[in-house]
Amino acid sequence: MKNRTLGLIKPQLAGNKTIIDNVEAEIRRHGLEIIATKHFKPSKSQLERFYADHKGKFFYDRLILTMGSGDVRAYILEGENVITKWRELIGPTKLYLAKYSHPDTFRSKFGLSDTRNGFHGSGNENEAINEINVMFDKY
Ligand SMILES: Nc1ncnc2c1ncn2[C@@H]1O[C@H](COP(=O)(O)OP(=O)(O)OP(=O)(O)O)[C@@H](O)[C@H]1O
Repeated sequence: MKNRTLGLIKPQLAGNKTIIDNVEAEIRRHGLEIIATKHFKPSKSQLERFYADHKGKFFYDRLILTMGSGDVRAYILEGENVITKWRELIGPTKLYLAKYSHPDTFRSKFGLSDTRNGFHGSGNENEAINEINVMFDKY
C-alpha cells in the first residue's frame, strides 16, 4: 500500500542546489514520488508545534533556533513503504553513527552535527499526517 511522509532538508543545506539535485535524484531512483515541494522559512510557532514532543530536552532550544535560522525545503513523498525508505535514505540521527555505520546516507554525507543533521523524516503514519499539516498548512 502506498503512503505518504514528510521529508525535510534543514536550513544549513536547503540552499545548496547540488545537494537538492542529489537528494531529489535519489528519491526518484528509489521509486518514490515527490507530491509537493515547499521552500520557506518556518515560523517559531510552526516549529514549536512540529517539535512539541521534544520540549524540555537539552537540545530543544538549539533545535528551534537552528531550524528557524533560514529556509527549509519540505517534501510530501509518496510510495510503497515510504516512511521507512526515506528514513533509510537519510540515516541515523547521530552524526557519528551515520558516518561510522551508514556512510552512504544523506546525514553521513551532508550532516554537520547531531542537531544540524541536515534532514528529517516522519517516524510513523500519524506523525506524517501531523507534520505534513504543520509544514504544508493542511495541504
Ligand atoms: N541527542 C541529540 N543531540 C542533539 N540534537 C538532537 C539529539 N536528538 C535529536 N536531536 C535533534 O532533534 C531532531 C528530532 O529528534 P528525533 O529524535 O525525532 O530525531 P529523528 O532522527 O528525526 O527521528 P528518530 O529519533 O525518531 O529516529 C533530530 O533530527 C536532531 O536535529
